[in-house]
Amino acid sequence: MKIQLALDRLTIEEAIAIAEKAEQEIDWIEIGTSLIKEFGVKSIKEMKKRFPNKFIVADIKTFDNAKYEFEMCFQAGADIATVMGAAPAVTLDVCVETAERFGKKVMIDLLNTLEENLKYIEQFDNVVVCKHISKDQQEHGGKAQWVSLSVSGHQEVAAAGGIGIDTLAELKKLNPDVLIVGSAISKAEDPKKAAREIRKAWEALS
Ligand SMILES: O=C(CO)[C@H](O)[C@H](O)COP(=O)(O)O
Repeated sequence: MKIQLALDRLTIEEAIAIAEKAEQEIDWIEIGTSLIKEFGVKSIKEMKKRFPNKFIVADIKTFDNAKYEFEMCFQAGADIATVMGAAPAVTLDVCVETAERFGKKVMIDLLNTLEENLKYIEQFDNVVVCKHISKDQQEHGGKAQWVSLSVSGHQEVAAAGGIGIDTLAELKKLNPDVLIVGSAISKAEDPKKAAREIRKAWEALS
C-alpha cells in the first residue's frame, strides 16, 4: 500500500513544509486541486524541485482541454496527472495518449462517473483509478460511501476522501493500492507520526 499525501488549501511554502515533515512516511505527494487553482503550475514545479525523487501527483481534475493541461503538468514535473472519469471519452483518450508520450501516468477520478464511462475506462492499462468521496459530500452530503465497483486487473486502485485511522477498516474491503490522505496528515500536529500511524493501522488490518 502506498500513501499519497494530498496537500490542499495551503500556500506552496506550507505544503512543502508539511511534505518535508511527513516525507519518510509517505510515498507520493499530491499537489491538490486548490493549490493548482490558486498558484498554477508553479506549485507543481516547486514541489518537484524540492522532492526530485518523489512521485508527484498533479490533481488538476481535467475535464476538457486535455492535451494542453496534461502537457503543462508533465512539463512542470508531475509524474501523474488526474482527469475526471465523467469527462468525454475523447478527453480520457487524450489524457492517456499524452501520458504515454511523456512516459507518465494518468489517475482517473471516478467521482460521479456513470456506468457508460466506467465501462469505457476499463480498457485502459497502466492507469490508476480513484474512488473518491468529495469534500462537498464529506462536509455537506451526509454519509457517502466509496464505490465498490470492480476494476480491470491492470489498473491500480486509489481511494480518497476523509481517510483517517477510523475509516481504514471500511476501506480495507476495497483493497486499494494507494491511500490518498489529506487532512488527517496535513492538519496533524505531527504529520510524520500521523502518516506512520495510518500505515501501521493499515498493516495491522491485513
Ligand atoms: O481530491 C481531493 C479534494 O478534491 C483530496 O485530495 C482528497 O479529498 C483528500 O483530502 P482529505 O483526506 O482531506 O479528504
